[in-house]
Amino acid sequence: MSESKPSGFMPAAFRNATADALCMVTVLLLVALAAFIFGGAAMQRVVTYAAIMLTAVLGLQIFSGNSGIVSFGQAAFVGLGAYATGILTMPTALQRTALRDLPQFLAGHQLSFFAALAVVLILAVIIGLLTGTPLLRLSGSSASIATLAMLIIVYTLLVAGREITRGSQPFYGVPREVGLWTAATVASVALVAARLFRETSFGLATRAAANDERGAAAVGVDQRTARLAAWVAGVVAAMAAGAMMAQFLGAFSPRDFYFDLGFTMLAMLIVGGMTSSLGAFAGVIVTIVLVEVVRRFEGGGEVLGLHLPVLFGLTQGVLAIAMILVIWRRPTGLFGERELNLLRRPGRQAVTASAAPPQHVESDRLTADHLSRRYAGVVAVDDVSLNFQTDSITGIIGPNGAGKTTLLNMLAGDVQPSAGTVSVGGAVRQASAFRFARSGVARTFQNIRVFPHMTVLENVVVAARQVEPDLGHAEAAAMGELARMGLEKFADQPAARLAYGQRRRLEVARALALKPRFLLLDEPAAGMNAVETAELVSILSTVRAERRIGVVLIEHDMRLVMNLCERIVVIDHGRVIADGTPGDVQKNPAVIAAYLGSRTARAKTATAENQTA
Ligand SMILES: Nc1ncnc2c1ncn2[C@@H]1O[C@H](COP(=O)(O)OP(=O)(O)OP(=O)(O)O)[C@@H](O)[C@H]1O
Repeated sequence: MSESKPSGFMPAAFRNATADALCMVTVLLLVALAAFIFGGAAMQRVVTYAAIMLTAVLGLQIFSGNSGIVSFGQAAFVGLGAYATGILTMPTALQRTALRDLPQFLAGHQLSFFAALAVVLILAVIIGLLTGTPLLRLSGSSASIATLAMLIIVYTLLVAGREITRGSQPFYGVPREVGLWTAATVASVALVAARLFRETSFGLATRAAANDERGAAAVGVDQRTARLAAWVAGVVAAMAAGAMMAQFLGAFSPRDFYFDLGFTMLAMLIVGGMTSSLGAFAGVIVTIVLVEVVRRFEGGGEVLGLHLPVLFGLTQGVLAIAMILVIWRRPTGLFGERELNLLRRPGRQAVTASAAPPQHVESDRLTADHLSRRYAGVVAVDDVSLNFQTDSITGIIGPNGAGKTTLLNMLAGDVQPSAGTVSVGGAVRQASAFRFARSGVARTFQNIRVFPHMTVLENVVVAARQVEPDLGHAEAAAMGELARMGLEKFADQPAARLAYGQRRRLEVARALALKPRFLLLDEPAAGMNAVETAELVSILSTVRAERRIGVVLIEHDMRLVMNLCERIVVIDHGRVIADGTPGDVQKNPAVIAAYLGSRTARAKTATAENQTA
């Protein structure tokens, strides 16, 4: 079989993303043009402000939308960008009076806006790396709370650093060079960046980890690095927005970059839809229009003959209500998880799977050496030593709770052994699921761990990119794996829509896309009907023959095990009680006793339960 070459000068995913981004940029520029031609100064200021906020919100989307970690701290980076730009662009004469105590190394420079922006962007990368490295050791809500702490820390520093920031006094005298077209241009760049980021290997990896951390690690995703890239990109966008905000406002204080701004940004993103750049784009437009309408009533006045009192904070209140309504009616935001996907074609042409030799030639042996694993008094695996070769299929069987999954988890680097070691290709490896995957050990899970909110194709591309850095080739290889599993017609559907048996096959396709030397399958036929199981057996036999990989599978379906495996390892109470051909194992008295024993125990329990009932 031959691998089809990707067509076009750009991978399909990037072509689609670029078309989406250009469409949104066109809308933004048309709005700016309309404000420029037909709008007065006030309207142009509203659109300029909207473009600045869009840049900041897209930064938030790049991190939070892809990683699933809500960041409350993004406003802090807008503030840092604003203050840095303020200092760098303030006229030197004014600096001498407004910032009398400015440290020598910062004093006396007056840069143009774009020169200052370049400095701010470099600074943003450094700040992003310094803050993201410790922060992303945490995940989920702990990471979110840490971003909140970051907001408070930056606010406190801005207030405390009086020599540089004038403390809580207004920071004034910043030239107002940022207008409609500068803001629209920077926001356009941010739109393209946010839309394309989703499709980069970092974007795919971050989304995969947000969908399922263990599943992502099993396909070689180093989630910390991927999340760090998303974080840094988010900080860069936030600080760029801050740079524009400084020159848009001309004067500001730390309070302008605190909870209110953080809340407004989050509300904009949540209203539109967190997980897509389209959501961020639409969220900013919808909320800015809403806020502009509501603002007219904040100062009180007459509406349809009714006298309205002055209502301070009305805009924030309405924004909060809008956010609650959206979360209630459409938890994924007005635009849900959808991008525009202008060039995504349903029913893509299937391509044949690659028969290319596996990448990890060195890892021709997978060895468990005196492996044990204890869980608070339970010995799940007890001193197991096994050797698996490539070009073989081994079945691991045993009664429920015998320790099979725990053993497989250790062989996949997913569980740290209490004692003993696992080596791949003769080299002992520390438990690390993503490193094991990258060294040629792929796996599936007993409880399926596909990425439900990514498309079927993306599920497999995440894995394919670990061995094929070129996205176009990775897409072609992924389509090949899907075609092998009969899933190519679902390529552009979210994996959540697949039926149970199809999801199991998707997990196998995803594992195979890693071009592994070893494929570890935990009950691959569970929940499949007889026809599906027969198909799976045939696929696994073919794959093993074509790629000469070592398959190790746990299975309760004895017919499948006896048909497919040439070696069977039997585990009971965490120990290997038999290891041989299917014929030998079936006759082994210890195996018969273990299985009969567990059946007798089950029968006794059932009888006891019936009697009690
Ligand atoms: N994370 C865990 N924490 C505590 N105990 C665990 C954990 N994982 C497994 N165990 C225990 O270790 C023993 C072996 O479990 P394991 O899941 O490996 O067995 P198994 O042979 O795969 O079972 P089954 O065929 O039912 O899937 C069981 O007693 C189980 O309760």
